[in-house]
Amino acid sequence: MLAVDGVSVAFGGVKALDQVSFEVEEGVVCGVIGPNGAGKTTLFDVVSGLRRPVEGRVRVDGRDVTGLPPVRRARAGVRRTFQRTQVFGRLTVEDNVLAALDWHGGGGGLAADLVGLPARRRLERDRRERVAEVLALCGLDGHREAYAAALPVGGRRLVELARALADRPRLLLLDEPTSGLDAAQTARLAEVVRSLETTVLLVEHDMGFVMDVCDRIVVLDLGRVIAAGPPAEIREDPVVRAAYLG
Ligand SMILES: Nc1ncnc2c1ncn2[C@@H]1O[C@H](COP(=O)(O)OP(=O)(O)OP(=O)(O)O)[C@@H](O)[C@H]1O
Repeated sequence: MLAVDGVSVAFGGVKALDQVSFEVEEGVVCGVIGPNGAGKTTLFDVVSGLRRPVEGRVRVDGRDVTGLPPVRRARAGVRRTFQRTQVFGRLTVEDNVLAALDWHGGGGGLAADLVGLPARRRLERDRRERVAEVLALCGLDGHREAYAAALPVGGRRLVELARALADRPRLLLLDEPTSGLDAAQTARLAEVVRSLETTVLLVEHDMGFVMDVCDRIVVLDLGRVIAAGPPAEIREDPVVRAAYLG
């Protein structure tokens, strides 16, 4: 579903990514881990389109998206969340998610609104239904009317996740999803991520969370993939242990 093929990125003399290759199959939750400076953020930026690699390709559903900017990549079904939550504090939780669906729009302006009223109503009903579905999935249905700013950080992170999920992304990128969360909020987030059917790539420092939610883990060190496999295998891998222990 996602294929990263021979991707390299250099900052001056530093090779942040050096011939990185791996694949993530449909529906799999894949974690990217590695010591500080391993290249995790850079890899994420390459997959989400914020950074062009000097060599290598990124494919989503077989389509080469390497040259596509983030907006066009979003249209190809790639969504990301950020380490610092990005929600509209002055909107309710429900409106935050509705706004995430808005850019589809109906098009055509007022005339189309008048001529196409039944279709518009149907569209509006579908959108509300999808929002309700996503809020339920993220455990937010009890907070629909709350202002996002009034939620604790864990709640805001779930709103961001709900926004990212709203129009059914093909690939969801989660950047440090547990940062700022307490143990209970982290457990709740883990439950939500495990219940997703979407393909997920996540970068995370919390090893417990990674081992808990990921089907597969890619380990980076100094810009290279040093191991890839299921959590149980990664946990026992002597090369991974050595990289972490320095
Ligand atoms: N904009 C930049 N300019 C110069 N060097 C950079 C830049 N961004 C990253 N680097 C370097 O590239 C390497 C990989 O950095 P990156 O941030 O991708 O690692 P990381 O695994 O995300 O680290 P951390 O766990 O600390 O967030 C590091 O050596 C870093 O210093």
